[in-house]
Amino acid sequence: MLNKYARAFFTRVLTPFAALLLRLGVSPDAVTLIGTAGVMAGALVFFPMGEFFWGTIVITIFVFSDLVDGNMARQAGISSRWGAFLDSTLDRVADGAIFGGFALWYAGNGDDNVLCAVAIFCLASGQVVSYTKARGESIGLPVAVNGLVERAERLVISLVAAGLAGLHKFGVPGIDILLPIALWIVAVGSLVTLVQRVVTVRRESAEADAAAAADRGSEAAQ
Ligand SMILES: CCCCCCCC/C=C\CCCCCCCC(=O)OC[C@H](COP(=O)(O)O[C@@H]1[C@H](O)[C@H](OP(=O)(O)O)[C@@H](O)[C@H](O)[C@H]1O)OC(=O)CCCCCCC/C=C\CCCCCCCC
Ligand SMILES: Nc1ccn([C@@H]2O[C@H](COP(=O)(O)O)[C@@H](O)[C@H]2O)c(=O)n1
Ligand SMILES: [Mg+2]
Ligand SMILES: [Mg+2]
Repeated sequence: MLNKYARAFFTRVLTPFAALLLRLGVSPDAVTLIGTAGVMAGALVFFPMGEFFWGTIVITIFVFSDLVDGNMARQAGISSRWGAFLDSTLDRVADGAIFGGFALWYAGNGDDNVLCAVAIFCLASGQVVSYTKARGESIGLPVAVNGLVERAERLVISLVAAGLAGLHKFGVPGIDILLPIALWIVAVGSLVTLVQRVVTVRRESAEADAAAAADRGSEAAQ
């Protein structure tokens, strides 16, 4: 949903910045790599220490590189298969660091085995949600469904909650409950999305196999 409705807005806002980077000689691949490194640093340095506010600020600065790199590639007319592969692969790395950072906090000083497990579930289910689309498309199916909770939703829900929960350390009472709530929402939403995508791939593959069988039948009859 965010991918559909917010992308156009962020494309307009980020286009001048993407053009500036191109004029400075920065490549889209460099932005992809530096953005991922920044997200990983923010998540794996700050989150395991329970510094959710500063972690979220660092991640937010770098996560928008994922919208800038493609924008740069399109402006410069250099969109490539390699770029698409690098972008999607490093998305998985960044997501692993974010939910891994939450899991490390709850496994350590956050001291909550259930929330540690929920964070690990968010990590794993998010990766599988993305994999269903990539694998479905690789076997020639359209996978014409995005589902309830795509990557943008996973990031916005968990990062807004983490940033606000981090204000607990500045004396805002009770606000730290937002992070567990967000993790549960992302976990349930990812499960629903996974089911939506698997059902779609099941239907599309049955239709494609039936169409292929009909083609073979009509060829044999000729
Ligand atoms: C009082 C202080 C409180 C502090 C609060 C701090 C709040 C900061 C909070 C959050 C900011 C979160 C921003 C998250 C932005 C996410 C942007 C992004 O990277 O989205 C990526 C997404 C997908 O891009 P791709 O096409 O490259 O990726 C594809 C995708 O990964 C597919 O995965 P799947 O969906 O299938 O699981 C893969 O299949 C595919 O391979 C892959 O290519 O891009 C978008 O979706 C575009 C839309 C982005 C919408 C961003 C909305 C941001 C909304 C709010 C920001 C609020 C900022 C507030 C700052 C306040 C600071 C104080
Ligand atoms: N280093 C890169 C990164 C991306 N691309 C191209 O952009 C597409 C992704 O666009 P986003 O707005 O989601 O970043 C990707 O499929 C590639 O075509 C690139 O070429 N090089
Ligand atoms: Mg990108
Ligand atoms: Mg991306």
